[in-house]
Amino acid sequence: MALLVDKYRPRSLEALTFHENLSERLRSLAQSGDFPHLLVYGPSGAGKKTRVVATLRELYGPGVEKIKIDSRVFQTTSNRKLEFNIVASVYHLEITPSDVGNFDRVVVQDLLKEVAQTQQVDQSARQRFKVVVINEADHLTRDAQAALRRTMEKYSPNLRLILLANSTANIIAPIRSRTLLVRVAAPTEADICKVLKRVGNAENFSESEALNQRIASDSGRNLRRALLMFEAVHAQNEKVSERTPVPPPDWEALIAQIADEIMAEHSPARILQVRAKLYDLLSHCIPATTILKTLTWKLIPKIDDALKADVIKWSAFYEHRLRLGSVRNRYYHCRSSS
Ligand SMILES: Nc1ncnc2c1ncn2[C@@H]1O[C@H](COP(=O)(O)OP(=O)(O)OP(=O)(O)O)[C@@H](O)[C@H]1O
Repeated sequence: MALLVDKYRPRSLEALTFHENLSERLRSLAQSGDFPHLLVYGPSGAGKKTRVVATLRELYGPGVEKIKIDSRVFQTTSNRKLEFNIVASVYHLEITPSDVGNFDRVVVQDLLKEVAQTQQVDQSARQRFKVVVINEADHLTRDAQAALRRTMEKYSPNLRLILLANSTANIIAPIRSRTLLVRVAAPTEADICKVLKRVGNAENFSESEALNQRIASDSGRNLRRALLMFEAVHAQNEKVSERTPVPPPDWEALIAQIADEIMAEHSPARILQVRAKLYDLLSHCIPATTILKTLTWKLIPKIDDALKADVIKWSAFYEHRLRLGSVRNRYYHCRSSS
C-alpha cells in the first residue's frame, strides 16, 4: 500500500496546489520551445521534486512516468569501480551524484557526455533535448560543478539540466549564472492544511481542523513531514480530535531519547550506549547533519543558560568537521594512490 505522500503526489502542473504563479511560469517555459537549464531550490518538503516531475510531464507527456532503474559501473582514475544508480525514462535521467561522495566528478563527466552525444531515441519526442535531473546539487564537489559547467557550455543543444538544491549558497557562480533560478518556498501552514483536508476527505478520515493546524505547525512547513505525521495519527486513531497526540517520526523520537540519556548520566558506559544509537540512526540513512542539528535542538531546552552558547558552538564546529572530513578523505585517497 502506497504511503499518502506517494498516493496523493500531484502529477501534472494543473494538479499542483499552492504557488500557482510558479506553476504558470513553469508551464510557459515548458511550452516556449526554448527551455533553459534550471536550478530549483528551496527547503526540504516544499515540493521541488513534485514540481520538476510535473514540468517534465508538460515537456514530454505521460511517457516520462515510465521509468526504470539502471545500475552502472564507473571507473575512477585509481581503477576503483563505482556502482551508481540511474533512474531513467526514454526522455530523461535522474541522478544523485553525491551518492558516490568525492568521485562525483567522474559520474557527472562521463554520464553527461554520453547523454549529450546521443540523439533522442524516440524520433517523435516533443523535444530534441534530453533532461538530466541532478538531485542534491548543492552537495556536489567543486570539481564536479566545474565539470557540469563545461558540459553546459559544450553540449547545450541535446541536453538540459535541472539541478535540485536546498540553497544556492554552495553552487558556484558560473552555474548560477547559466541556469534560471527557480525558488520553491515552503508552503504556508494554510497551504498545508488545505492539502491535509483534501487527502483526509479522499481517504474518508475523521476530521479535526485544529489537529490539522497543529500538524501543519509542528511540521515546520515541510509538506512531506506533515503528510507522514497525518498518516501516522490516522493509522493509530479511528477518530481524531483537537487533542489527539501526534507521534513524532521514529528517528526523531530516538534522538529525543538520546538527549534524555545524555542528560541523565555522564559516564563512559552511557557514551557507549549513546554511540550505538547514533550508529543505528546513521545506518538507517538519517543524514549526520540532521542528527546533529536535531540533537542540539533537543538538548538546548534541557541545559543551563550558561551552557547553551557552548553547545551550539560545538555543534556548528562538528557540522563543519563533517564537511571537512569528506574533503580530507579525498586528500588521503589522492596521496595513497599517487
Ligand atoms: N503542490 C503540491 N500539492 C499537494 N501536495 C504536494 C505538492 N507538492 C508536493 N506535495 C507533496 O509533498 C511531498 C513532498 O514533496 P517533494 O518530494 O516534491 O519535496 P521536495 O521539496 O523535493 O523535498 P526534498 O528536498 O526533501 O527532497 C510529495 O510527496 C507530495 O505528496
